[in-house]
This record gives sequence, structure tokens and C-alpha cells, in this order.
Amino acid sequence: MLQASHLHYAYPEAGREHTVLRDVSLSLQAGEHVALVGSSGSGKSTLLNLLGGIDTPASGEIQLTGKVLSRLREPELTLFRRQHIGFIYQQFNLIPTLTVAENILLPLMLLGVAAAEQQRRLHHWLAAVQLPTRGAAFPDQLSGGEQQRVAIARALIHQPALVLADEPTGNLDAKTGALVLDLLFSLAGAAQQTLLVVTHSRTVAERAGRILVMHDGHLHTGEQAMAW
Ligand SMILES: Nc1ncnc2c1ncn2[C@@H]1O[C@H](COP(=O)(O)OP(=O)(O)OP(=O)(O)O)[C@@H](O)[C@H]1O
Repeated sequence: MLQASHLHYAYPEAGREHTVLRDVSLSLQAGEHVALVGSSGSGKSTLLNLLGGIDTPASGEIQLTGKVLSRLREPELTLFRRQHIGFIYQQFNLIPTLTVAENILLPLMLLGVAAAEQQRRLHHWLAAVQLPTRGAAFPDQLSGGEQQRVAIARALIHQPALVLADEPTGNLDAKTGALVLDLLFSLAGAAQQTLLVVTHSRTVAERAGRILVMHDGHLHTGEQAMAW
């Protein structure tokens, strides 16, 4: 469902180019759960941003559910992202002025889903992330683990084909992280969604079906990844 070929990416740095991704290729099968690991600064978040259509590679091609991202122009690219991708971040990234319910509903509002259908899915997802009575709360009234469960509901409510999670347990203690991780893997699994999780945690990586390792801008798979 995702095929990335020969991706290159560089950031401008003091008048020079700082190359972060060098000839990175990968493919993800529909419904697969994959962990992306590697040392700090190796380019994991950068790769996630390219795969999610938030940023554009200098060269190379990304095909997602049959569409080549670089051939999409605004506003099609934004619409494609809203329909097919869900993001989960280490810092939760909830909107502090919106309630839990409003945060979860954002993707459906942006897609123009009918109000009755929004409410039906909201009830389902509040229950799915074990926060059935917290819809009217604001993010700062929730614990970190609860906020990340809201972020999971927001990332999955529009049934995206691809879920990208950048260190989803990085801000949580081990016990809370394990609960959040269980929810993320089981909900994405039930919906047969493809899940790519960036992590520094061996426990998280071992939950995935496959591990990819970023090292010095290159992506290692299979046997090479086993050494991680
Ligand atoms: N906006 C930016 N401008 C310039 N350089 C950047 C920018 N964002 C990231 N970088 C650099 O690109 C490299 C890769 O960063 P990236 O965030 O992708 O790494 P990472 O593997 O996700 O790291 P971590 O595990 O610490 O989150 C780093 O050297 C970083 O300093």
C-alpha cells in the first residue's frame, strides 16, 4: 500500500546542504505494523514527514494507495492526507482550546462528514480509547496517557489507510506507555490499518511485525535490522 523509492532529503544549513536521507526505499504492505528505529538525528521523523506528505523529498517517489504524492498539487495533497493518513505525535499535539470531543472530531469536520455520522463515530471512539465520559473535558484536564488516547482516536476516526506514529510513548511512563501501545496496536489491527511507529523503545519495536533501522541517512531492513 506504500512504496517509497530512492528518497533523498537535505536541510539547508549555514549556506550548505545537510543531507539527512540518502537513497531510502521501503514498502509497506496493507495492514502491516512496522517499527522504525535508529539513533537520535538519524532521520526517522524526516522520513515520516515525507511518507505522510507533510514534506517533499528532493528526489525519489512515494506511492500511497496507488497515488504518487509528488504528482498531487494543493489542495488535492491536503485532501489526500486528510483522507488517508492519521498522525500521532510524542507531544500529543491536541488543540488546547478544543474539548476532547472536538479534538477527536477534527478530521471528520475537515472532511465534511455529516453531523449525525460524526456523533455516531465520536461515541464509538470515546469508548474505544476508554474515555467514554471525558468528551467535554479540555486537554489540560487529562493525564498524558489520556491525552495520547485522545490523539489515537483523532488519528483513527476517519479510517485512514496509513497511521504514522512518532514516538507515541516517548512522553509516558512505562506502564501508561504499555496501555497506550496496546490500544494503538489493537485498534489499528482491528481496522487492518498499516502502522509505522518511530520509537527508541525496544519493547515498542518488538510489538511490530518488522523493524526498519535508520543509520546515517540509510535505511536497513531484514537481517541488518536484526542487529539493532
Ligand atoms: N527543520 C530542520 N532544519 C534543519 N535541520 C533539521 C530540521 N529538522 C531536522 N533537522 C536535522 O535533520 C536530522 C534528522 O532529524 P530527524 O528529526 O529526522 O531525526 P530523528 O531520527 O527523528 O531524531 P530523534 O530520534 O531525536 O527524534 C538531524 O540532524 C536534525 O538536526
